[in-house]
Amino acid sequence: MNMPVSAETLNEGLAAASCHRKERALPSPEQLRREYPASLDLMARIGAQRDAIRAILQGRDTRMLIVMGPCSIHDEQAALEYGRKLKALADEVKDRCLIVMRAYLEKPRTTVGWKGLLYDPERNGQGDIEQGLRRSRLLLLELAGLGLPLATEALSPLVMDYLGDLVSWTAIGARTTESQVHREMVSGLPMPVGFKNGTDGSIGVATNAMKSAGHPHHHLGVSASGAPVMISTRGNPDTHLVLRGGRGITNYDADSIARTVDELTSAGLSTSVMVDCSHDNARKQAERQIDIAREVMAQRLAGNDHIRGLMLESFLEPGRQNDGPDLVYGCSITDPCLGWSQTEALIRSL
Ligand SMILES: O=C[C@H](O)[C@H](O)COP(=O)(O)O
Ligand SMILES: C=C(OP(=O)(O)O)C(=O)O
Repeated sequence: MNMPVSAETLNEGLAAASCHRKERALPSPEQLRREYPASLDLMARIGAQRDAIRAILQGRDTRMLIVMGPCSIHDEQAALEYGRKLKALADEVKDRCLIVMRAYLEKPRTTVGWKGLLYDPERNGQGDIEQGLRRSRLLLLELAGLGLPLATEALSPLVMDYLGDLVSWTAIGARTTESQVHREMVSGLPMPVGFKNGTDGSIGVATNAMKSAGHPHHHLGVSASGAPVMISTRGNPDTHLVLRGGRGITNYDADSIARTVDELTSAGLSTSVMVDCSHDNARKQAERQIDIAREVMAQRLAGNDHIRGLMLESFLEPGRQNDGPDLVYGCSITDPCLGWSQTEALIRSL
């Protein structure tokens, strides 16, 4: 028989727990969405953008899907300037490519480091997540208002409840593709999702993720009003693999892509593949993305129509910089990016 816990024991337990954590209330997803609402027109446009991405991934539209933009956003003004330039470029090439802007607000770290605008908007280590959520939603609304479809990496499953309605394509990163919690979340997301291969270059974790996310799940979460709930999902039929290389391995060459397509075929999964030209494929040297993108496009022109997408890391200025007081405007503070003039020339040449 369970003995009732005394008030003293309960208080001692709570006191011990609070040595290791403090709590601060946040607005609920519903409150934030009401404060910064998406108009009906915008919701309809985002629905159409998700459908356009699905059409490419399913081979009904032969254009190339290109997910591109900064590694991370730390400065809204620079992100908006980039977004305006990208929109003009996207319109120019829209007969051949569907361009989706990377609007990445959460960064997964190998160990520790700045985790993105949403977690630490002032980059002072204070982690003002309430401010981060507000600034993130406002920025996504402004970027989406330019007419660009937006992409993000879903890192905390709770964040999609605040921002997911503004996103047309989502990535699950190499560090979280193996996580059951992320697979459960994807099974209930309303947009196409790319799973990256693992950080060691293996694609098995991503094919397992696609299988899992395609299934219905029951999992824990919070409701729009912020209450704990059990969530039941239907399974996401629109997932695909993103090849990003791995420790010492690249996987954008024709043989790697052919092996990947064979594995996807035998697993009965979508054989649509996106190549991430950055990360371990580029060995963190941004300029390599140019040759990789060209090489992948050449494979596609030679008849490999499983290749449906490219990912590029690009910003206003080339390279990267360490965070500090005298930042160069429009330059990444996480991974190195192509600069705008390189980006423009590459996209036109593709
Ligand atoms: O895309 C960005 C980084 O590769 C990723 O967030 C990991 O970064 P880190 O290894 O510098 O922590
Ligand atoms: C973190 C990223 O990628 P990956 O998960 O492939 O390292 C990213 O695309 O920003």
